[in-house]
Amino acid sequence: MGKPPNLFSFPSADELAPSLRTYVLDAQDSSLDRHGVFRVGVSGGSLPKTLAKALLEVKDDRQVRFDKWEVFFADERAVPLDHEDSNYKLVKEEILDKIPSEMGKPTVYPIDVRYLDDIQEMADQYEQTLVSVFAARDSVRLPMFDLLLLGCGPDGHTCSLFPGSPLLRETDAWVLPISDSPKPPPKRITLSLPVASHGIKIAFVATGGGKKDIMKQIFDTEEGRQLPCGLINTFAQERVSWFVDHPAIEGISFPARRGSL
Ligand SMILES: O=C1O[C@H](COP(=O)(O)O)[C@@H](O)[C@H](O)[C@H]1O
Repeated sequence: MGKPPNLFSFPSADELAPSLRTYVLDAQDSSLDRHGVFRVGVSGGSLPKTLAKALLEVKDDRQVRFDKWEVFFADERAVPLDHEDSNYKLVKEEILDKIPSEMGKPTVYPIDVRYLDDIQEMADQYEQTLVSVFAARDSVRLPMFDLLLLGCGPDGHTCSLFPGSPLLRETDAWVLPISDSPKPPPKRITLSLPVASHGIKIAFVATGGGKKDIMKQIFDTEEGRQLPCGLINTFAQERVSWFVDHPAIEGISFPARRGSL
């Protein structure tokens, strides 16, 4: 039996940002030492705003080596890249467009919008992108991101893996299409559960009182451990770190470390 996930709690999202920065930059530096590049999978939703604070607003003497970052999408909606629902647009506006030129620009891998009407093909193409970057599909069972930055929806979904979805049973594909997402828009692609659980480091960021009920379920109940976020906790154990604010964990029994890594 491995160690449980880490749960770090802070009074507010602003106070969480410096520790999230330390965690991301520790992951960055060890990846650069290991293979000279930092491969990150990012989510949409509320995460990019908090991540922007951590990377672009917090001041310390550490360097964000954006020129060495390769950015992939943990999930994406099948919409044009300038559409209001696009996770790419969100990440671009919150982070990419705000990176000062002297920090260098990451290499970003958005979806191929030629396949908006064929999400199976879109998922296959995105998987091919991962194959070309991470290694041939037959020489590596699963791509291993240096860091996965994930959100947790109020129903316990993460990426576009929703509670009770048959996609949760996937054992082979790296990227999956979804045509009936319970949260709009319905058509999306997502990393599969095996890939989303396979990061060297996996961070969830969950803030605000709206997450309180689901956090209690995920950490304090057996039923919650079967939700997508709970499954990643179970599979990846101590490789998972949650960064939460106090309103998000009000009433939770699972021990949270307050205010520090
Ligand atoms: O639909 C999505 O939702 C999740 C959770 O979003 P949040 O706003 O509750 O943090 C997000 O992680 C995912 O990327 C997105 O497509």
